[in-house]
Amino acid sequence: MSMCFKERAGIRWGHSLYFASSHIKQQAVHQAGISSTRSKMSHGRGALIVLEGVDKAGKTTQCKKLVNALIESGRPAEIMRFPDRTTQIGQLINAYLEKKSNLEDHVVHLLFSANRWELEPLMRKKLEQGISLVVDRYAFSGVAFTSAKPGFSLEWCMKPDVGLPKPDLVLFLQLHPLDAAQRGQYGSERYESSDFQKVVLQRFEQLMKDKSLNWQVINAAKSIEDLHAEIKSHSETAITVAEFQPIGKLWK
Ligand SMILES: Nc1ncnc2c1ncn2[C@@H]1O[C@H](COP(=O)(O)OP(=O)(O)OP(=O)(O)O)[C@@H](O)[C@H]1O
Ligand SMILES: Cc1cn([C@H]2C[C@H](O)[C@@H](COP(=O)(O)O)O2)c(=O)[nH]c1=O
Repeated sequence: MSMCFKERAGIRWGHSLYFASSHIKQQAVHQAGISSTRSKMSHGRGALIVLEGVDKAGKTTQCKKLVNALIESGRPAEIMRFPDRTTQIGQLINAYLEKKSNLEDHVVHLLFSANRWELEPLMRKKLEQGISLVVDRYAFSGVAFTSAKPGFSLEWCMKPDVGLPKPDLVLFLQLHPLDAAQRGQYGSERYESSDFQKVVLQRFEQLMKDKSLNWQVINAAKSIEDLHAEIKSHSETAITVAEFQPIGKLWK
C-alpha cells in the first residue's frame, strides 16, 4: 500500500537501522553501545544537525534538500535557522544586519545568543519528540563573526552559548570567500565583504579544532547533488548514533 511521505515521516518504527544499512553506520551504532535489536524496536530522540560556513557557501540549499530527503526516507525532520528573524529579538537583529540600526558590538553578540536561547525550549521539545533538526547556522557563526571583529576573543564570544543543546553533527561547508562571492552578489547586509569573511573563516578553523564536537568538513565547491549525497550520509549516521544518547550541552 502506498503512503505519502508525510504519513511515512510520522511513523517512527525503528527507522534507524532499517535505513542505516551501510557498514559505517552499523559500526557507529555498535560504537555507541546500542544493540541492533534495541535499535530496531525502539525510537529515541532526534539529532541536532548544524550546517555552518561562510556566507553563500550553500548552507540553505543543503538544509532544504537534507530535510526533504530525511522526511522522504521516513525520518521526521524540520529546518530551523539562526538568526530567526521572526521573533522580537530577531527583528532587532534583522534591522542591524540590514544596517537600519546600529548596535554596540557586545550587545548584538548577546542578541544573537538570546535568539538561540529563546528557541532552546522548542528545540529540546522537538528533539525529545524524535524530530531531527537541521539548523542553518548556530552558535559557531555567532562566535566566528563576532570574534572576527577587533578586540573580541573566542573565549568571550563562546560564553553566552555555553549549555545550549550540543549538535550531534556540525557540517562545515568549506569554500573560499572569493569563490563564495562569485555565487551570488553580496547584498547590502553587514558582514558581506570578502575581507571580513576571510577572517570569519579563520575563526571557524579555530573552532573546528574542538574534538569534543563531531565536525565534518565538506568541500562545498562540489555540485549541489554531490554535496547533498555526502551530507545525507553523514546525517543518517548521526541520527542513528544520537537516537539513544542524551542531548548534550554545548561547550560544557
Ligand atoms: N554547490 C553549489 N554550487 C554552485 N552554486 C551553488 C551551490 N550551492 C548553492 N549554490 C548557489 O549559491 C547561492 C547561495 O546559496 P545558499 O543561499 O544556499 O547559500 P548560504 O550559505 O545559505 O548563503 P547565506 O550565507 O547568504 O545565507 C545560491 O544562488 C545557490 O543557488
Ligand atoms: C547566527 C549568527 C549569524 N551571524 C551573521 C552571519 C550572517 O552574516 C548573518 C545572517 O545571515 P543569513 O543569510 O540569515 O544566514 O548574520 C552573526 O553575526 N552571529 C550569529 O550568531
